[in-house]
Amino acid sequence: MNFHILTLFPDMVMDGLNTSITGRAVNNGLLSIEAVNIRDYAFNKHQSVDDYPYGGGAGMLMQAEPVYLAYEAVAEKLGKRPRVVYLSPQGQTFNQQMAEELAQEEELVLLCGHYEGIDERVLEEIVTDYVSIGDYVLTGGELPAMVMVDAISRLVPGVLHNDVSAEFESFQDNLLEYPQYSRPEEWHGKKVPEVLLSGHHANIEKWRREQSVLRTKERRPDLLEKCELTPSEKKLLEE
Ligand SMILES: Nc1nonc1C(=O)NCC1CCCCC1
Repeated sequence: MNFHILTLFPDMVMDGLNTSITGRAVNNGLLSIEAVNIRDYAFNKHQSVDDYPYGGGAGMLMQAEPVYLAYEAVAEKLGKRPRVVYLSPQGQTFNQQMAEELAQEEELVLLCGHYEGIDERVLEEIVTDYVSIGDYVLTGGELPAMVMVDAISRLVPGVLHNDVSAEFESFQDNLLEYPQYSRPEEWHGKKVPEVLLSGHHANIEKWRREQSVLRTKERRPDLLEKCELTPSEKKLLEE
């Protein structure tokens, strides 16, 4: 999995991703992450990348040409026109399913906008996917790009110690993850649920699944509608 992040702030992106899990995965050769500075492709006197929007309006817009040339440089290197995700509030809301789907790609370009956006004409030419990380407006696409790289990278085999990626995860079959506990057995007068100390794996799995169903009902009832619940789980919700 190779990420190519087109951005005006390469340091922000690389510093954020060169740590912890993604940093280790890059060192292990499981991933590669490169930031391409769009400003390096602004061949005008002041290397400017933005201009006033036609039709007026507040703020500035990123111009098409530097974005296009940065994209072309990556496409040239790859020898193909790669999949390009543009991070924007006007995109489809990112979720685990999209992360799973994007994790199948070998190459992924993430285009980070800034100011008030990017000239529509270059978006039309190069963007394959418009993706939002949520219904709120940020100052740029860099943080959303880092969120996506994190969520996708952890799905690449070998990035996490394997059993975790196979284990139950939030949003798998649309249920939230069950509560988890570690030592000590009692903390602030609160004891770890007995079943988790029993060593009875079938009972532990049953308890965890029930907790996931109850937690999903409580915190994300919208997800519950999409779940395949057993008759006993439906009964549990009625209690
Ligand atoms: N929300 C979001 N999800 O993905 N991106 C988001 C965002 O708020 N991005 C900022 C804007 C700022 C102007 C240029 C284009 C990106």
